[in-house]
Amino acid sequence: MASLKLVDVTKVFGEGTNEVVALNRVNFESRQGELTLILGPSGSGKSTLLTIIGGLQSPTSGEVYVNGQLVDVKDVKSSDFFRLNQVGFVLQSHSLVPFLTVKKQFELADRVKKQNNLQTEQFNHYLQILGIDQLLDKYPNQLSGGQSQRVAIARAIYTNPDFILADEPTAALDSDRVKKVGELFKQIAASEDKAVVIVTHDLRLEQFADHVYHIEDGAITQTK
Ligand SMILES: Nc1ncnc2c1ncn2[C@@H]1O[C@H](COP(=O)(O)OP(=O)(O)OP(=O)(O)O)[C@@H](O)[C@H]1O
Repeated sequence: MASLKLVDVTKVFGEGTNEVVALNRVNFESRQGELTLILGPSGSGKSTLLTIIGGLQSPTSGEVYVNGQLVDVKDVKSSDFFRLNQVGFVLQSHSLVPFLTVKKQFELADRVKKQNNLQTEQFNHYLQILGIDQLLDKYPNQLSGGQSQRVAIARAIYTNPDFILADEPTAALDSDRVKKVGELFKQIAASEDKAVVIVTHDLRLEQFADHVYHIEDGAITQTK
């Protein structure tokens, strides 16, 4: 069963007078089939937490477990495998390739990860829910902020990962679209058996979450 667990994770940037404790003894868990929300203001440590969960950076101290196995930060090969095959990221920057159309963004994903990506019919269904099925021939600079955000969400879903990690996925969206995206993440967690983790300051997403954590000054508390 897919699960992610952080035990007493601390992340410190800089040293001496420049030292910033971005995460302070964080304990956190996310399980398959569940949508977990981490709410917090700007600078509270949300992105740092998400990138540690996803293996993009390592903690200063503490332990990260994926599917019950302790992650060895020095084991670069298995970290790479985990990121490529098991994690779908929706990053704040949307990270779309500027010279590729929307359709080609997914074809690129096919070239990087060749197996187990979504079948056309199932994926088209998600494109419709996200309202981007008419945008496949557009380039990223022809999309609004909200449209590129939804393409980034679709790309994360497309590779059919066990874990979907999203950083502020609804920042540029109006309330109707937030509802659709919130329901979609919830549905994907429950019916596709993914562990979905969203970090955000968007309280509109709270109603869709199975579990809610609050983070402030790097300290986390679970409220649901
Ligand atoms: N690479 C870094 N070097 C130094 N300080 C950093 C680094 N990354 C993050 N920080 C600091 O750690 C703290 C937490 O930052 P983080 O980006 O995780 O917060 P956040 O909640 O995601 O904020 P936002 O919502 O504005 O993106 C902040 O004080 C930030 O300045």
